[in-house]
Amino acid sequence: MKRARIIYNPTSGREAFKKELPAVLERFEIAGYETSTHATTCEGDAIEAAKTAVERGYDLVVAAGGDGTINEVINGIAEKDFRPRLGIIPVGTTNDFARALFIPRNISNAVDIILNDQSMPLDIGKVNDHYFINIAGGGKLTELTYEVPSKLKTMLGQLAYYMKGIEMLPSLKPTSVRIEYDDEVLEDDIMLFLISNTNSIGGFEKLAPTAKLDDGYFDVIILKKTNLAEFIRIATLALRGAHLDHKNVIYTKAKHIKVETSEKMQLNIDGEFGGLLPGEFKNLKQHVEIFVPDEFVEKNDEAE
Ligand SMILES: Nc1ncnc2c1ncn2[C@@H]1O[C@H](COP(=O)(O)OP(=O)(O)OP(=O)(O)O)[C@@H](O)[C@H]1O
Repeated sequence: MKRARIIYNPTSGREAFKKELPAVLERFEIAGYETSTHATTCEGDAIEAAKTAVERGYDLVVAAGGDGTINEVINGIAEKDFRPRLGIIPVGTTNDFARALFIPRNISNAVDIILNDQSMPLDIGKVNDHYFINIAGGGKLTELTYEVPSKLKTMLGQLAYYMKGIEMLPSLKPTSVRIEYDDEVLEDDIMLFLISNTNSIGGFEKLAPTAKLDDGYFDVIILKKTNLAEFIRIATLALRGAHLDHKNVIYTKAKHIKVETSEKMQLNIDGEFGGLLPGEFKNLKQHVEIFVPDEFVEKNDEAE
């Protein structure tokens, strides 16, 4: 019999998953899975729970929560030689990764996708000792992701970032960096850099429009030194994906990137503080097998 481990964050979103858990378990049982659950208790717990699930030989691990929970579960399984297939039930406040995979927020529909049994090996990123699913980056403005409270994000979406961004504008300063990306080197003053695995970032769906989840490449966006007026202009262009041709924006694809800075610069990993730079970023091509709906497969084929 196939065995599934469901790792869920009971505090995620509006605690909706707990109520539906019996119905979810029943559906897995009917589909022929022997199922067990783990409710996460604190930060980092989903990493340990996922590691244990791999050691116990589960065929399938399901992560139910927001991006934070999915990030932790992937950090738990990514190091292992045998990696179980991963199902995602997006019940968090931010579900950028699930959105990029076209996994619906409705719990029952997300379960349908897992039980439909269509999975694809997808890329994940590694920076220093951490794995990431959506994006890593540096520069003062990337701190927005943890400065904006989740409640505000839920209510206002993109607007919440703008409001907080305006507040932070006076403190935006360029940093001198050395960025090696594949065979190129950039030594310059920059405002921020983003290394993206998916194209769905904090509600900015067109930030990295050509990001593809199984090509082994990151989309790299570097914003060179700008004045405040230019900065606001580029942020406005980014709303409709028109920022990429701007003279101060470098947009490229790379598999392997090294970033060194002369001053202190924070590293942001999937919207959380990830220590200080330097950082070495590697794209782990098709490293985790994830259940996806037809819509994702179709859109991904079109993007070839
Ligand atoms: N029982 C718990 N109590 C408090 N925090 C927890 C618990 N379980 C997990 N966490 C932490 O909560 C973080 C956020 O969880 P998750 O992404 O699932 O939900 P979310 O609702 O999208 O949260 P947010 O958008 O506020 O980050 C996780 O990265 C994890 O570290």
